[in-house]
Amino acid sequence: MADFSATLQVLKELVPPALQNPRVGIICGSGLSGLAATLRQTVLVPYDRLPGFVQSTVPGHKSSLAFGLMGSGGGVPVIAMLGRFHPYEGHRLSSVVFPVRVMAKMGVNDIIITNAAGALNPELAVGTIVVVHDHIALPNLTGMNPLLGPQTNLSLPRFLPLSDAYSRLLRKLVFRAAHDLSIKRDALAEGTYAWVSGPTYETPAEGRFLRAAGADVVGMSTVPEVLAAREEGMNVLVLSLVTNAVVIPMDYRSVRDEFEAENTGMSATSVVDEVVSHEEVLALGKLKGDLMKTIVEKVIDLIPSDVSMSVQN
Ligand SMILES: O=P(O)(O)O[C@H]1O[C@H](CO)[C@@H](O)[C@H]1O
Ligand SMILES: Nc1nc2[nH]cnc2c(=O)[nH]1
Repeated sequence: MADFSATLQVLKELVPPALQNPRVGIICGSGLSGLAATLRQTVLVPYDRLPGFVQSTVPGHKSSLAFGLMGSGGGVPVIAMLGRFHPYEGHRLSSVVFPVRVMAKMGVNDIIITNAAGALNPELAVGTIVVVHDHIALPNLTGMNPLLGPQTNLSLPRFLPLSDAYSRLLRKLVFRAAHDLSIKRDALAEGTYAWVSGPTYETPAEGRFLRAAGADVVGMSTVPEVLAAREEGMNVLVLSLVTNAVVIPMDYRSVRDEFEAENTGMSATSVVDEVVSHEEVLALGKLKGDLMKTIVEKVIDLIPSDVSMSVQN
């Protein structure tokens, strides 16, 4: 693992001084890197120029950081990851969260993390943006926690509380933004994100299990970034775009019944379950990317700069 000073030194050389102190960090989820299209005075830094950064290998993720100004007026300096790292790509958890720690060292106080996710809650229509207020992370509970290991920074807490991980103030700003933009009410919802390691999508039984545990959406990212950001003292906002419904048939259609009906000459209809694909996930990102972009931009406008300078919740 490269030390941060080498990475920060490269960024100092490549990023103009006016953009070197980003106030807000953004992480773009699958198919959502268009979020950075509204940046002005954009400077792109490819990950392969940055010690400690690995590569995004997943379609719909680019391997660059974008620096620029976002929002109205003079704009707010932001840093955006146009592609993220997932443990299922073979990246170590410490690599997955390395960019978040770099953001913290550059002075980012507020981080907006976006992702594509499957709906477990049947009330969440595809296309809804879920403002995440809590998470369930089976990998964290069973030993796959990015904060495991010796403390790297003794000024950070060893035992991090997570009861307030998702900033109440930032969450409320999303609804203020939607109101100001006259976005229709059911375009947004609130919910709990379940983090699974992937890269497999859920079986129906796993979907039922996560739903029964209280999760509304499920995905393969985000929580490691949230933990690192909280450890670094940032305010965290997570927005999940529902790209598909997780298939949770309430009961298994019996193939025995189906066979017996066919065998006795009675008609039987065999139903083919829908199968989720990453192409579907990306297509939804394309369809709803503009809505996500508009909301993020407005939220950044609404973050009071004095609040952004300090930890709040
Ligand atoms: O969480 P993001 O990176 O948005 O992507 C989501 O979409 C991919 C699966 O289609 C997985 O990587 C899942 O985590
Ligand atoms: N685990 C998981 N991740 C996703 N990312 C987008 N959709 C899904 C899904 O259905 N399940």
